Amino acid sequence: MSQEAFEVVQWARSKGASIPSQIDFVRDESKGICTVCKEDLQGVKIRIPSSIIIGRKDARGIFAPRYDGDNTGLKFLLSFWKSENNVEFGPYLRNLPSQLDSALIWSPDEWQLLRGTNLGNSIKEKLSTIYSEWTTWIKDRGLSNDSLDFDEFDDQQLYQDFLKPASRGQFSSWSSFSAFLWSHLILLSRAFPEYIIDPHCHEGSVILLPLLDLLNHSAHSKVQWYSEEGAFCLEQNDGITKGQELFNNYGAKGNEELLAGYGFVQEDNEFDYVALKIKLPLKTIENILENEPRIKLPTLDDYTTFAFEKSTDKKKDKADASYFENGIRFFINTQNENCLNPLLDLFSYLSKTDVTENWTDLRPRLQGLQSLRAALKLKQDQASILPDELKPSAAIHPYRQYCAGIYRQGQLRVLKHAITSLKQLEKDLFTQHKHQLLNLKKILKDDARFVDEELPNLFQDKDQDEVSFDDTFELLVLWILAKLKNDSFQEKHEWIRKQFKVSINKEQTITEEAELLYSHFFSEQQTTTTKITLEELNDAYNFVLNNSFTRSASSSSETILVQSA
Ligand SMILES: C[S@@+](CC[C@H](N)C(=O)[O-])C[C@H]1O[C@@H](n2cnc3c(N)ncnc32)[C@H](O)[C@@H]1O
Repeated sequence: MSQEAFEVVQWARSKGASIPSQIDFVRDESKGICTVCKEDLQGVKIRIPSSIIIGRKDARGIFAPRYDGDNTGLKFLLSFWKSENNVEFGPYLRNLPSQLDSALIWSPDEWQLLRGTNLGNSIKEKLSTIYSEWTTWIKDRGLSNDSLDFDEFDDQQLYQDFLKPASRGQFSSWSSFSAFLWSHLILLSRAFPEYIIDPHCHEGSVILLPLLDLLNHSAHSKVQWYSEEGAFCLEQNDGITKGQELFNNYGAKGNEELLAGYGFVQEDNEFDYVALKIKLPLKTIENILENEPRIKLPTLDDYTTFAFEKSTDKKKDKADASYFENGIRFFINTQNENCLNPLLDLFSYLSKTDVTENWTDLRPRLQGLQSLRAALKLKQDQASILPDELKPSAAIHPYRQYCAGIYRQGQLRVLKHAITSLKQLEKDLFTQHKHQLLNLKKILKDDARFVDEELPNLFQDKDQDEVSFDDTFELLVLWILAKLKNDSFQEKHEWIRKQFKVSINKEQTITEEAELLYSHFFSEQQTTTTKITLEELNDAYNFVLNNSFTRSASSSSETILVQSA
């Protein structure tokens, strides 16, 4: 048995904890302590009596919780006990890891390994939240009132003064920020939900379970947690063979959560997800909440499985737009084929041109799909920029470098999967609705008159070599103009004429873009027979804009007209 574990195991047993004697505790370079079976075992049960469970019952006086699910006092209590060498829980406290690897306390050089990823972009925000939890608590108790604003620290100072000491559990005062950060990370990586032993407690309330918290995580371990006369029990009924590790199961966690909270990753993690945060004006959110019940705006609790991350903020109701004022968070993964649907619904809604259009119509659906794909592509590009100038150095821990690499790979895998799914969905929609879609390629193939006569005629006063078209959007505008001017829509394109007629019934203000296009093509036009007015071009321009979507590929984009239902 590993020397460090020996003391805590002996102590826990002496207090009534039970764990099969065939289980050994060994030290692993990267995982820390591991529980390994010395013999084949069936029906493993570990029982932790209430006397050694650390939780609200111990957090009295200034450490007492102020509201349901408040764990802040417990964090301070933990660092207080550690600094005073608490006798009662000494063996437990001494056995806590001497080095934490959560990405929150990596060095600035190591943070570079996460550049361009969601985790890399959110670390400072996460630390800032913990910092304000700390300042609020100590100021409320008059322990200090001179703490600095978090934004005043530069990364090096933050690391040297707080993160490095916190990662090693070394601090001079129990009430310092490094002490608090250490406790926070200990709870984050080792705590269990209290509701298992007290169903009436708040679901965000947590406890520490000496001995049981020596079990590492496997997402495939089938374990049961339950309460037995106040004790916390874990049972694993799958059977474990000699030499195998006995695992707990921390829940369906992706590498982002594992790396930020626990400081490790799992290769090919099936629970990997990528978070997309969409920030919208409050008015838009209000409209969705009031008028679009089919558009689901998820809340964090819809995704969170573990008590420690459950929101304890009961002030905000999710039916209230302000709940989403800092952004709506969507999580996408490779496991749930439907995870893109709520996102696509929202992007379709945002692609609606006016009140007469419904977000479920084909055009906004296709435009929404393009915008969502572009947003995912941008994330993919950002996460693909590898920090190549970072050479292995003393400032970069090889294990952390490995973790960052696996995490990044997982993020890219999820994004690639989502982009491929959207491409497939687009392909299906194209096949299903091919008679409602018209692109320039089809027009040029079928409408020889436009190519040979009508288009050149629009520019008969110009040197033909000088006329050039920037994109398919412009050409579609010119096609509409030519067809209307010459009254020459082919039978198969009759729907365009009809749709156009409906569209010009609405009031049209001259847009800046239409004006620019007009001056580019027609301002010097002299011939009266083909003269195009700014109003005509504006109508055609707005028609194409409101009745098409633009499909973007890596180097080009294509505008496609859509027949409304
Ligand atoms: C609840 S503790 C488990 C006991 C821990 N090994 C120890 O030495 O105290 C959680 C920590 O164990 C490590 N850990 C747990 N599961 C792991 C895994 N599957 N791979 C690598 N490290 C793991 C991480 O450092 C994590 O923060």
